[in-house]
Amino acid sequence: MIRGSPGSVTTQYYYHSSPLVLEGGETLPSLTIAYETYGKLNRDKNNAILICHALSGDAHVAGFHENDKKPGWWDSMVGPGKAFDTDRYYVICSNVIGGCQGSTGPSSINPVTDKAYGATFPVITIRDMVQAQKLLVDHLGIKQLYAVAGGSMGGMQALQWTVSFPDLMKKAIVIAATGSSTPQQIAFNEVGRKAITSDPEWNNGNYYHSKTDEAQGPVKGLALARMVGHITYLSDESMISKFGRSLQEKDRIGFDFSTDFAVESYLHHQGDTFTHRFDANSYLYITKAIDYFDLTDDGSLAKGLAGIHASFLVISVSSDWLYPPYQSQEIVSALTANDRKVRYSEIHSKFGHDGFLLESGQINYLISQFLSRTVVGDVMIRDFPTIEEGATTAVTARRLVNKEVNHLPVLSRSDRLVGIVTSWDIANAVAKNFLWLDEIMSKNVITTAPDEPIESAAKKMEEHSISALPVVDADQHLIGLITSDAISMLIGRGTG
Ligand SMILES: CC(=O)SCCNC(=O)CCNC(=O)[C@H](O)C(C)(C)COP(=O)(O)OP(=O)(O)OC[C@H]1O[C@@H](n2cnc3c(N)ncnc32)[C@H](O)[C@@H]1OP(=O)(O)O
Ligand SMILES: N[C@@H](CCO)C(=O)O
Repeated sequence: MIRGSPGSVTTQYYYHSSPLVLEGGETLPSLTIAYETYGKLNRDKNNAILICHALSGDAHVAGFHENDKKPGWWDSMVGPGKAFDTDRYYVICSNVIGGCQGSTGPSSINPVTDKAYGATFPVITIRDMVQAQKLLVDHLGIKQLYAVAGGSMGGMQALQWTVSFPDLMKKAIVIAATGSSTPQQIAFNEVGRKAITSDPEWNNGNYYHSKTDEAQGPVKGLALARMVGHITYLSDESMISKFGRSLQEKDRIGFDFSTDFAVESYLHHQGDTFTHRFDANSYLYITKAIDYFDLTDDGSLAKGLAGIHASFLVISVSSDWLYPPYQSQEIVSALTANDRKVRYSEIHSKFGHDGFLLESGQINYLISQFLSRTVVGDVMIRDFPTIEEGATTAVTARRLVNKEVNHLPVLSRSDRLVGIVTSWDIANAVAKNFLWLDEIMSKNVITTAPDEPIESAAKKMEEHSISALPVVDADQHLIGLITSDAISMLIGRGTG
C-alpha cells in the first residue's frame, strides 16, 4: 500500500452570517468556521468523512502549510493509502467553535461590541460544536457523510453527530472517548481552569490588549493547566520508559527547587509551548464543553443512544487512564442494547490517552478495515417493483416487461418475502401452460441482509448461479434488492 502525505494544504474559512442558537440558550450572532479538506468530493457527494479534533487540535489534520516543517496532527492517518485514504475519501476537518485556531471563539471579535468576546463568549457544548460543523457540511453541499471520526473530545463529537443527526452518516469512529464525562475527567479540567483563572493576568478573561506574536494573558496559569493535562495524556509506563529518573542537565540532585528531573523539564516545555499556540479562554470554554458532555438519558446511555442509525467502530487504548477502556465498552454495550452494528477494539499500547495520536499502525489498520468494508445496505436498491402473492402469470409477465426488470420479489399481504420470479420463470410458464404465479415462482429464496459484506453476497450469487438477491430484515420484510450488475459496477468504480 502506498502511504503518502496529502501534501500542501491551506485553511479555508466559512462565514455563516445567520445566528446560531446554543444549547445553553444564548445565541452567536454569526460565526466563522476554519476548515481544511483533502481529496476530492465525488460526483454523488457520498465519500465525505468528517474528522473531529480533540481539546487542543485544529482544522489542520494532515499535510503541510506553506513553510511548515511539521505536518498536521493526524498526518499519520490521513493521506493516499492511509486509513482516511484521500484517494477515495473527501476528508474534512474543522476547528471547533470556542476554539482559537480560526473558528469563532472567545478571542474573536464580537460583531455587536467590536471587541474580543473574552469571558462574555457564551458557554458552548459538544452539541453546539456539532451544530456548527453541520452548517459547514451543508455549505459544502453534502447531504450525508460517509463517516464521522475522532479521538478524545473528537470522539465525543463523532458520537454526538450520530445522536444529533442519526441519518446523516453511515459510519462513526469513536476513539478513546466516553458517553458522558466522569468526575475524574471533570476534576482534572477544573484544576486546569482554576490554574488559569487564579492567574492575575487572566483579568476576568479580558486580556486581549496588544497585537503581538508573544503569548499574552494568563500564560503561567495556562502552562500549569497544560502540565496537569499532559500528565493525564501519558501513562506510568510511558513516563518511566521516556524519562526514568534521569536528571535534566545535572549529575546529581540539587537539594533545591530548581529543575532536577527530565520529566519536570519536559512538562515545563509542554506547558510553555502550549501558551504559544493556545488561548487560555478557549481552554476554559472547551474544557467546560467536555465536562457538560453527557449523552445518557435518565442515567442510561442505552436510552441516550436509542435513536442512532450509524454502524460503529469503537477503539480504546489499554493504558489510557483518563478515558479508560471501560468507558468505550459502555458505549459498545449501549449500542449493542439498541441492536446497532458495532466493532470494538482495545489497542495494546503503553502511550496512555495520547495513544490515539501515536499508535498510527494499529489505528490505521482498524479504521481502514472498518471503512473499506462495504456492506449490502450501502449499495442495495431500495426502490424496485414487486408482485403480490396470488397474481396470475400474465399480470406477472406484464409487470416484468413494463418495469423492464428481470426479477420480481413476491410479497405476502403483510409485505413478507415469500418468493421470487424471473423472466426465465415466465418462459417456463408459457412452455408448460401455467396460469398462476404460485406454480412458477421460487419459494426457497436465497436472501441477504443489509449488514452482509458485499463480497459474501457476491459469492452467494455465484454459488447459486443467481443474479439478484432480495435483502430482508430479521422479520423477512423485504427492504432492498442487490443485483450482480450493481456489484460489478461497484467493483469497477470503487466504493467512492
Ligand atoms: C487532536 C489533537 O489532539 S491535536 C493536539 C495534539 N498535539 C498536542 O497535544 C501537542 C503536544 N504534543 C504532544 O502531546 C505530543 O507531542 C504528541 C502526543 C503529539 C506526540 O508525542 P511524542 O512524539 O511522544 O512527543 P513527546 O511527548 O516526546 O514531546 C516531544 C517534545 O518534548 C520535548 N522534550 C522531550 N524531552 C524533554 C526534556 N527532557 N526537556 C524539555 N523538553 C523535552 C522535545 O524536544 C519535543 O519538543 P517539540 O515538540 O517542541 O519539538
Ligand atoms: N493531546 C491531546 C489530548 C487531549 O485529548 C490534545 O491536546 O488535544
